[in-house]
Amino acid sequence: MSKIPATVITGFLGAGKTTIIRNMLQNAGGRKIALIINEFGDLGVDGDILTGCGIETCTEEDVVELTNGCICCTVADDFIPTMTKLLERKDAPDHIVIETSGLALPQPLVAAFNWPEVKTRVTVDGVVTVVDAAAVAEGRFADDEAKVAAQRAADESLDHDNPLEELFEDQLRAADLVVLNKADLIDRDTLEKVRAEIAAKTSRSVRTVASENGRLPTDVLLGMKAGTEELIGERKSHHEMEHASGEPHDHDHDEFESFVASFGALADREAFERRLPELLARYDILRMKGFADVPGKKMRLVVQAVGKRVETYFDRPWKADETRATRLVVIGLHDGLKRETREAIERELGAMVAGEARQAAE
Ligand SMILES: Nc1nc2c(ncn2[C@@H]2O[C@H](COP(=O)(O)OP(=O)(O)OP(=O)(O)O)[C@@H](O)[C@H]2O)c(=O)[nH]1
Repeated sequence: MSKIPATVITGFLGAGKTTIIRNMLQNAGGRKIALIINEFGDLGVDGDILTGCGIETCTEEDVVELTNGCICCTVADDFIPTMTKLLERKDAPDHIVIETSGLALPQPLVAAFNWPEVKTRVTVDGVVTVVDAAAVAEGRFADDEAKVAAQRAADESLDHDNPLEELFEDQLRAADLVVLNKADLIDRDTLEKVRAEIAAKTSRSVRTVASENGRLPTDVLLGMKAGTEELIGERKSHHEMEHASGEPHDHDHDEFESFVASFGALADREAFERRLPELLARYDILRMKGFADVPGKKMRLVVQAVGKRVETYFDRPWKADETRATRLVVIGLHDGLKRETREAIERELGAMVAGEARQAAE
């Protein structure tokens, strides 16, 4: 019996993983694709966007959501049982696609394909690491070397591990293919600089392709036949390397934090969108996403923010059994989202949703 190929799509928060998958499903060319989606934060936005997108190959049956934590930390309890169940189905898929959370380390997930329950039936076709090329160009993942050196000189005991940079590098190290997404937001020279920066971070020669809005031929993403589960031992994460050198260090996403903020109807979509970037920048929010209730509209409004870039669009009508509301997941660095800050963000967001901030400013 030939093994079912599985593609792992990884990449930092908001890089464009769901967008790429959506495009892939639209161009599946008759392949029956099963999706396993995992995300950080409690709302299940990605799965909901995909099942709401109306693509024939993307029904609720084809999408399994893993919401009990980050996939790399719940392999035994969540991922393996989900895979086993998927493999027991009568109509086995032609291909399995797994979207990891933006904070996941791909290494433990890929290694799980060596577990006996899975190894005989499935092989990792490839790990696709999606990169927000515009964010890389802005230096959002890299430490400012001069600043770090100055901080170290001032206080030798300072711990300078940059969780964003480490995670970014770990996701790149696991890649069989790197997608430089959001190429539409930067010029050609900048894209080439990003390409060189990425090449320097991946020790092996890994193919990179550029994309705009996740548009890539499906054959580029699927059918790599890499067998990555056999190779992943050579692509160690920072965490695994620290472990190997005898320094125990739990990987538990302590560095990141998320919460869900719930409100009533959105009073003024335009004003909300105009004012949101300032709040996102002021509180250093890495990612915000969710849905908003716009009075008088049958459709639900998707709200997406990566860094301070905001996008909103109507995706599907509210269902009869759904409560119309505005619910947003907010993700940031742990130190930046302490309780008082969370409360302040919630308060300010609430005022903006209700239209109060606009009135106060005008
Ligand atoms: N301009 C531009 N925007 C993009 C592109 N790809 C994705 N986006 C936007 O970036 C935002 C995040 O995209 P997603 O596909 O949800 O990103 P993701 O990696 O799945 O996000 P998480 O699951 O939260 O980590 C959305 O607003 C997308 O519309 C692109 O190539 N260009």
